[in-house]
Amino acid sequence: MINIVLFGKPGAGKGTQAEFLKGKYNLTHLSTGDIFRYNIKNGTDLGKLAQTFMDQGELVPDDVTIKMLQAEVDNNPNSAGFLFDGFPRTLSQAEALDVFLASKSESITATIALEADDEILVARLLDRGKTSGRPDDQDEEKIRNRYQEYNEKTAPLMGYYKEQGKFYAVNGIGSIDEITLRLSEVIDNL
Ligand SMILES: Nc1ncnc2c1ncn2[C@@H]1O[C@H](COP(=O)(O)OP(=O)(O)O)[C@@H](O)[C@H]1O
Repeated sequence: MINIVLFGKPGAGKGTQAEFLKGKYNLTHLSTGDIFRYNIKNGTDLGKLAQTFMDQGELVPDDVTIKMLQAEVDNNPNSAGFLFDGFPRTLSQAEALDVFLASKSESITATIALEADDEILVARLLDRGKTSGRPDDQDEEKIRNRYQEYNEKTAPLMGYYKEQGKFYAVNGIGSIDEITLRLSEVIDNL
């Protein structure tokens, strides 16, 4: 089983690349952002709770996110591996994921970061906001808040995975195909 964490700032292209990688490596793609948006669209209790945080560009509380993610993994017992996209985003989420996977005699194989400059990413998100309908992509202040959340809470995860010898970074600027190729090179050499 291979379990990959796709890591990167908002707008870095995690979702786009996950679409290609999941087919290529037969992985189950779990995007916490997509799962939250699905719940919001369907008016579930989880969706109502998550929306209050997401709309402001804040992270949804760890206990809620961790429980949801674990349920998604449990719902895919025959998976050949997982591609985690947007999770973990805090140190407690990363620790909880390790403990949870260990309870299934599994572990994270690698964390791959898509790297790109902040100003390019903000422009990408504002552009996406014109068509995505995502409230968190339409307001520069909310976007900046997501970067602040990333810098404070998510960036420290790089050290966590580096210490475990599981951190890889690829240049996230280029065509979609070029970036898929860069990610594939890392995965093929794991
Ligand atoms: N692991 C997580 N922990 C807490 N909140 C999350 C997590 N994943 C997604 N969210 C919430 O969903 C929002 C959108 O996430 P996502 O679709 O991954 O977008 P992006 O990476 O472009 O910011 C986040 O800003 C946050 O509010």
